Amino acid sequence: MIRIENLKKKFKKLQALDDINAIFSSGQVISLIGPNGSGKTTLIKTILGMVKADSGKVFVDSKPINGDPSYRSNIGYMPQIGRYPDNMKVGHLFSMMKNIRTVPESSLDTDLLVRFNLVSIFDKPMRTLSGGTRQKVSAALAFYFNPDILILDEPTAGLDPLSSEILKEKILQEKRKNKLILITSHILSDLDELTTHVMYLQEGKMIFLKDIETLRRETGEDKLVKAIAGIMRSDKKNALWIDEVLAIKATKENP
Ligand SMILES: Nc1ncnc2c1ncn2[C@@H]1O[C@H](COP(=O)(O)OP(=O)(O)OP(=O)(O)O)[C@@H](O)[C@H]1O
Repeated sequence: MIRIENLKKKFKKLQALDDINAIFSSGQVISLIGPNGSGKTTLIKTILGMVKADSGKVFVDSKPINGDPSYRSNIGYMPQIGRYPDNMKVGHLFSMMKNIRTVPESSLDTDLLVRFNLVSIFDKPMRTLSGGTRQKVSAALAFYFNPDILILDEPTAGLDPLSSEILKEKILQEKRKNKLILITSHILSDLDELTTHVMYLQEGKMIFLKDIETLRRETGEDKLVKAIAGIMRSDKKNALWIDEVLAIKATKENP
């Protein structure tokens, strides 16, 4: 569904993506992980056509993305920070998106609109929403058009525990429908039950792309966070990051 070939992107002197090659297929949930600034969002934005690569190619459904932008209509994107017109009301945002896309009502997925009870805030302007509620709007929009590909950048960040569970259940449901899902998250425990493959980036380089069974077999660890820790500890920079992740996990489990 998505093929990436020799993708490179520099921001001035900084190599944000350094010769990335990967193939993602339907039914896979790819967890994009790596330290801050390792290139995860840049990779996502390049796939979405929001960042132009310096060289290399991205194909979505076998078509190069530098041609017809209509490929985007089959991708649901939840950005790390959703930006919306301040004065636009929540209800208007959804109706406007629906009108732009001109899709039949019956094809819309309103599951998250209902489960997050967003209909009750349809009259509120976007600028008045809390960070977490804004996240819920972004999530509901990403799933709204029932796309075959979902790209979710830190989807559970800022969500309360119940909402986070609702969203994870929704992602699992879509996984069962054989969709392709790309997720970035620093909360590795959130990714445990979702992930089929892990793509690990560091300083713009893809360190590995492995399926979860291989990771578990190679490390003898069941939990994603420990499996990643097992692989990355050998490298000092990675060890530092993984220690931070483990410390956050321990604090969450024993507050
Ligand atoms: N528009 C931009 N202009 C200049 N530098 C940029 C731009 N976008 C990203 N970068 C830089 O590229 C590198 C990769 O950034 P990116 O946002 O892809 O990292 P990330 O892995 O998603 O990080 P995080 O985990 O913090 O979200 C960083 O050093 C960042 O500062």
